[in-house]
Amino acid sequence: MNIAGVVLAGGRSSRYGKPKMFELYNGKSFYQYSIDALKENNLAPIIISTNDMLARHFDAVSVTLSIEKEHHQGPLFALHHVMKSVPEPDWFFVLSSDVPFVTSNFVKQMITFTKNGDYKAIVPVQNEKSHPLLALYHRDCLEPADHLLKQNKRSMAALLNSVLYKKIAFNKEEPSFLNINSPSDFEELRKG
Ligand SMILES: Nc1nc2c(ncn2[C@@H]2O[C@H](COP(=O)(O)OP(=O)(O)OP(=O)(O)O)[C@@H](O)[C@H]2O)c(=O)[nH]1
Repeated sequence: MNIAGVVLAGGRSSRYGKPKMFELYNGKSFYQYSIDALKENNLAPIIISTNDMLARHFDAVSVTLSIEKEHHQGPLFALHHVMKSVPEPDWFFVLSSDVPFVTSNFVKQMITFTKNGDYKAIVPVQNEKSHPLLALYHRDCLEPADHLLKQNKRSMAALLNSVLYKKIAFNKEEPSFLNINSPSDFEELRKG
């Protein structure tokens, strides 16, 4: 089974004030943490999903860029764009570049659930909160995603409402879900 890694890195970063995917933590950019967690599990290709304003700022060695010309259409649009432009993989492991501490072990655990042929998406849950931007999507999601976008429905939740998906519970110690949306989120992290 072929599983691609997709790093979502084409958002507006309006709460952050500048493109947050390029922020450095311990000398490494947020998006590079996502790439590394995917690469450590031998996922291929690794795709950075972004737009034509941001694309040239990525270190794109041994990754594929999926470049949106229409900006800021949201993660469902981005996933649809990736699935259409990269036809080979069966599954797409999506990681949001503003959740940089996803562990390689988290990715590994999630992948094991792709072996059950019935599910079209695999979504982690922590403290009853689902994380659809740290999740696996089967290629069969392309058609429902297409349908939703044509109706101008743009949320990942809408996609999950239209496919059979599995929720995977993680305990509250799992560090993978720390989301950096604002400078104060990052400041808190740096203070420890
Ligand atoms: N490729 C792509 N990625 C996106 C798009 N919108 C959001 N993302 C990514 O999806 C993840 C979650 O994005 P959000 O934090 O909800 O939105 P954002 O636009 O980045 O930030 P805000 O403007 O503060 O809401 C981030 O990694 C974004 O880079 C998009 O239109 N295209």
